[in-house]
Amino acid sequence: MNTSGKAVTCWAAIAWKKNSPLSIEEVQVEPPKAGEVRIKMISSGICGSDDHVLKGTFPVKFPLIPGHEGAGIVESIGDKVSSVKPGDKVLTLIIPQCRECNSCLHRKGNFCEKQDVLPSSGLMLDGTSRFTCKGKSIYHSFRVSTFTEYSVVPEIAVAKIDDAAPMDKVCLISCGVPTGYGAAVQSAKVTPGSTCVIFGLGGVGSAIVMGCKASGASRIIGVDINEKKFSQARALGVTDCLNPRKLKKPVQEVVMEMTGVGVDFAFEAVGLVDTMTAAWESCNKSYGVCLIVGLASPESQLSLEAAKIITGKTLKGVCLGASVVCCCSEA
Ligand SMILES: NC(=O)c1ccc[n+]([C@@H]2O[C@H](COP(=O)([O-])OP(=O)(O)OC[C@H]3O[C@@H](n4cnc5c(N)ncnc54)[C@H](O)[C@@H]3O)[C@@H](O)[C@H]2O)c1
Ligand SMILES: [Zn+2]
Ligand SMILES: [Zn+2]
Repeated sequence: MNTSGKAVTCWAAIAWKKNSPLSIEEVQVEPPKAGEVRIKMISSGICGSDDHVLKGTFPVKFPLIPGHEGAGIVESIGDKVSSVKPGDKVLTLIIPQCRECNSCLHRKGNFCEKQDVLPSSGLMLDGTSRFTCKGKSIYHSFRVSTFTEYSVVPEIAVAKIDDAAPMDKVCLISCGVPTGYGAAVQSAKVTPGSTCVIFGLGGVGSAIVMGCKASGASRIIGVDINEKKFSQARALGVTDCLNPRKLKKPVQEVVMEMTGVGVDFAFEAVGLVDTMTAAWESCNKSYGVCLIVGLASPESQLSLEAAKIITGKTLKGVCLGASVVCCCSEA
């Protein structure tokens, strides 16, 4: 049936409020407006950021259709869309690339001004929603809701992928994998023979481990409070596993003792200020590099010992692994 130009009725998972179970509801998904595409979602990952959204530690507007790590097939396109056509396989991008804003035009920028994460309006670029349920307008998640059979997203927030891509697995390449792998390889630029520590061994942390390993790091320390993560982390390249809850002293002190001088590269992939501080304090004071990947609550403040900033180490944040992927590039 040709659904182009018409609203589609389909199933979606809706979070009516924070900290409540998702409910599967029938929703109406409007056709894409100019510069937008409607996607039939085939698979979606679950990212730690979705967890922050649903628990309310990251502020968004409710009710919303969560999810942002999606793989799907373009069902129809709005006016002026030229980079994809119906039938194309695509990934959704939490950080779009408009190719016009200050960040997109800067060779080092990837945090496009047309993103909807910080702050999050929950609406498309024209300030309206494409979802309704029971007559009520439903907010989008970062403009790329994926827990739905159909979603409307800006053209600048999709990347075309190979026709042969396995659609059940490739959704992970939408956010978690490039976020972690890119943090290690593109942003930190982990060096051969280096020592790394990764706080949080979930989806993102695992991809950081893979990036550190691929860059030739010789020692990779993994930190997590959930020891079930350790066997897979070891399989990916972690050489030492630490559970901070089982240590007699702060984990950063243990990392210092293990390495003698602190690590070359520390990564925080949890989203808590305590683990951010621990990552910073695990770094070598002279040349260590600390990458903040985890998404903390916007209300939280990171407090560091000011005098120690001058010793030479680097603190930096990284979004989507400093990747610059868009509809103009093949993901
Ligand atoms: N910067 C970006 O572009 C970007 C992109 C995606 C996700 N994120 C953020 O990265 C973080 C990780 O995402 P994820 O998908 O891997 O989540 P996840 O839930 O899969 O993994 C988080 C891990 O942290 C561990 N953890 C929790 N508290 C801990 C503590 N106190 N000390 C050590 N480990 C602890 C958990 O056991 C879990 O294994 C989240 O904050 C997410 O919002 C950022
Ligand atoms: Zn994500
Ligand atoms: Zn831009």
